[in-house]
Amino acid sequence: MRGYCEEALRYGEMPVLNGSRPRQITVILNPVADKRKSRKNFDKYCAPLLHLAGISVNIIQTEFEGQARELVESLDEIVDTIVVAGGDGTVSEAVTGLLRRADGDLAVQRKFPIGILPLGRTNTVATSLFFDSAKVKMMAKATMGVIQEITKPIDVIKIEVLETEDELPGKPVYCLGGIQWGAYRDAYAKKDKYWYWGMLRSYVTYIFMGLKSEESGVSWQCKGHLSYILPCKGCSKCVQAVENDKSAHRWWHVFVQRQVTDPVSKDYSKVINEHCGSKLEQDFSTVDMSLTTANVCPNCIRDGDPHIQVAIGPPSVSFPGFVWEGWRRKYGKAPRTEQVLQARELEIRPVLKNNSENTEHWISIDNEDYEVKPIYATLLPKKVHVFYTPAESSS
Ligand SMILES: Nc1ncnc2c1ncn2[C@@H]1O[C@H](COP(=O)(O)OP(=O)(O)OP(=O)(O)O)[C@@H](O)[C@H]1O
Ligand SMILES: CCCCCCCCCCCCC/C=C/[C@@H](O)[C@H](CO)NC(=O)CCCCC
Repeated sequence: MRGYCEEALRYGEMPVLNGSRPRQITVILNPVADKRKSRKNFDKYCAPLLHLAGISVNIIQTEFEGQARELVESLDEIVDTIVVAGGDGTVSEAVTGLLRRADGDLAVQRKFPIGILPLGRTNTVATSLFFDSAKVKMMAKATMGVIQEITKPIDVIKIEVLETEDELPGKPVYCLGGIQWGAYRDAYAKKDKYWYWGMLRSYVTYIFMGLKSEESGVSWQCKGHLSYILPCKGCSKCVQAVENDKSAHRWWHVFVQRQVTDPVSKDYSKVINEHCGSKLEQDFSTVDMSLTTANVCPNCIRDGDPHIQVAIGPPSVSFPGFVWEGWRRKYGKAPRTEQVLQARELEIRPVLKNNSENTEHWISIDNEDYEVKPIYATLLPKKVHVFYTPAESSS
């Protein structure tokens, strides 16, 4: 901690230019995150560094679920740096608020960065940005990222509910980590029910959930139809060079989503990819399924080829197999999958069994629960800028 304090102080001692005000940040803090320990941890490990760095901090504590999204969506003008202090749920809300804004794209174009302080119980994105085995060090590292103002762009998945007979499409939800559906997700989401098992709770959850029958609402069978568009490294079909000449923008460009690139970097007009934009389709039936961004999946980072990783698990699992795989995951092992696909856009139309109409089926988006619905997911590569600390600058 001492090293971080000294470094923060160096920033605080830098002269402020005549007339300019000290840097201001607004912290949106979820006081119930990490079983209500978030405020205490913020005051202990984050606030002192910000103060030493001479930053003026305005804290807004959220009072209900959804407020972080509302706050970011309704700010008159984004002047201060916004820092989200909480877990995955609060971060995903803030990003949804930012991208739902009428000027959301403007904020993104100006590379308006967001700070993420891992003060929740599940901090998937922050953990990949500031990984450290010690939680306290991760909080300090994340705070240093805000102080040093080093940013990097990360991917976002835009999730839209498809219009059906009984459902009108709502506003999109944006996600930074991923979506999970199936029996392992259900077990993870229900682990708190077994709190009286204390430390053993995450283990016994898989045993109890594994013993439950189909009617219990556990998604033993995630079935549906998947259509997806393959990713592309950039080719003559999907990349257009930025042209300074405004006349090059035709009215129909409004309807065509183009990847834009720096004209000098590469001439994509000569790159031919017949598969670019190809749509593939398949049915699926599995105990476990997920969509993941490159932000939390190091194997998904392939330069110039951004994609959503779609992982489909086995069609069924035995009771011991379920418990064993659940425990493997608890130890941080990668999930066992039957099929892994890469997509830049996809449509999922779940098929729910007739007799389960009265049973609710849930999925997780950035570890928050949502009801299963048909969706369209679009990858927005490098859409949001976040503060981070390069590995070598940590103390
Ligand atoms: N004052 C509040 N009261 C209740 N819920 C809130 C409040 N403020 C925020 N929330 C909600 O708390 C949920 C969990 O927050 P978050 O993911 O940040 O923390 P967490 O500790 O990682 O959560 P979890 O216990 O789900 O792992 C979010 O859905 C958020 O909207
Ligand atoms: C592995 C992949 C499996 C995928 C299968 C099914 C996925 C179903 C996802 C359903 C996602 C719904 C998200 C969108 C909701 C919004 O229209 C709506 C806006 O008004 N609601 C909210 O923002 C707030 C909602 C708050 C709820 C708590």
